[in-house]
Amino acid sequence: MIRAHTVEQVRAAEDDLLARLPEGALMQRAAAGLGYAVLDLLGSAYGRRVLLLVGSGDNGGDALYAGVLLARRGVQVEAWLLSDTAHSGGVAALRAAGGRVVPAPGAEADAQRPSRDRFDLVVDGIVGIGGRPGLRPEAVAALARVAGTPVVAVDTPSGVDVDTGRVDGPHVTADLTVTFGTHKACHLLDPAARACGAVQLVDIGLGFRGSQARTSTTEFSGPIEALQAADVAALLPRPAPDAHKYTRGVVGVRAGSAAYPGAALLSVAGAASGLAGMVRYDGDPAAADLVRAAHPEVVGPGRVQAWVVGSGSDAGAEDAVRRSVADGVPMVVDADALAFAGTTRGRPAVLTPHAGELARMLDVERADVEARWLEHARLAARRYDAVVLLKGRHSVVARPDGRARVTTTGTPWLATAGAGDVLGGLVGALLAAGLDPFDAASVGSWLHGAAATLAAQRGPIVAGDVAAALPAVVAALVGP
Ligand SMILES: NC(=O)C1=CN([C@@H]2O[C@H](COP(=O)(O)OP(=O)(O)OC[C@H]3O[C@@H](n4cnc5c(N)ncnc54)[C@H](O)[C@@H]3O)[C@@H](O)[C@H]2O)[C@@H](O)CC1
Ligand SMILES: [K+]
Repeated sequence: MIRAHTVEQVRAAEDDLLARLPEGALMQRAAAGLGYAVLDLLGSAYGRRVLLLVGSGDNGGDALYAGVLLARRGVQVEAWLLSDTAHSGGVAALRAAGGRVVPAPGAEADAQRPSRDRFDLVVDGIVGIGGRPGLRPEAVAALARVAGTPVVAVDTPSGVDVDTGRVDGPHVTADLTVTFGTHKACHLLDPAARACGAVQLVDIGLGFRGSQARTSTTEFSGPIEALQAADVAALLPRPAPDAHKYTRGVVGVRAGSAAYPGAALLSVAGAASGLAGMVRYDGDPAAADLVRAAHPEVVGPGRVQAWVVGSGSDAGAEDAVRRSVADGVPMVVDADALAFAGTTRGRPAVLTPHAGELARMLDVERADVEARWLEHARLAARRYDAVVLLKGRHSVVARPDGRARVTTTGTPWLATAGAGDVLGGLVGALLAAGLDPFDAASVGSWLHGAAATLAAQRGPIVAGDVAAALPAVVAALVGP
């Protein structure tokens, strides 16, 4: 499991470690990890040109000492100091290793900078966990001079909001972010996660114990996690040796209509992933005929352990929600049914909106949701007293108490019609198999992303391909 820690928690863990280590040891560990990551990316050292953008704090110090490692291997390293102060030990060490140090912007610095700057790679050591969001004009100007050059961010892309993943002003957009000790929220949560590029974690020996492992409980806080393959494998329901179809769980689908039979087919395809013992379809008779033709194992209405309601059910959504709520079993509420999500309060439920649907549920603008992904998922979870799976590039699953998981599997090819129907069906199957709504939503979202990535290896995908790839993903996790 990846767990993001807050800046406050990182500082506390760092204090513990600093008291036991010689001065500068932690920075040397961070700089070594960073330096080797840069070398990996460059592919070769001798004659390559690397620019360090150096701010006033220890983030700049990491960049400077990584520059020392690079310079000793033959890389031509140049450091542009963006502030009047910079890590003095790092500056001296870089000079001693043969690096070129250009002072803070001003007449002297401008005279020293060539009119055309060509570098193989830029290291962003402007600010890390000590930075306020946004960039100062000198940083914006420096980045503009090297636009188009690959960027490695030190710890965090400068300018993003580290603890929330918000992005409000100018910021660095990196190809790779090398972070230290632990992930932070900005590495997982969009829109900041998009600015990170790939994220590489360097172990510097930070430990998170006891109170440090908990987040302070301000109004919108709580742990942020990202499931990994081993976590999903551990959570996946498996048939007991003496299982029969009812003990494995029955999932019912109330989706699709005569006008939208595709939604019925795709919801059922997700539900029929094999993770529950049986699938029932309880929808429009015209759609039911098509469902039976495509999925002969699907049966008609009856008792279920979980309902999937909403997608493409047209005018029937309100009635479908009402009848499912009356059953008292856990339910997935998607698409048209989200308009009636308020009536599920107090029942175990997973609401699965995309950003536009969540904006309507909260009466805010879609752009607000997309700028503050986590905050809005948490707000909806609390307001609707349900687990909310906010679908996007990095989907967020939030509980009413603020605990949240981020899905990092997936591919841009997953942005395809009907993919959400498959997800709803899949989450319903996991609910029926006995997972609680938080686990069902986060495991379902992870599997859905992984299945899309697998299917996309053979080219562009449609929603049915995602459902078809689910068994192979499950087999890779838990064996045949
Ligand atoms: N905390 C840890 O466990 C470790 C931290 N290390 C590094 O130290 C960094 C944190 O260092 P600091 O606490 O010195 O903080 P930073 O280097 O992140 O930035 C703080 C400095 O930047 C200035 N500043 C703040 N916002 C700014 C903005 N938007 N634009 C320009 N300047 C701004 C502040 O005045 C301050 O001087 C980490 O991100 C990491 O790179 C590593 O060396 C090793 C371990
Ligand atoms: K940085």
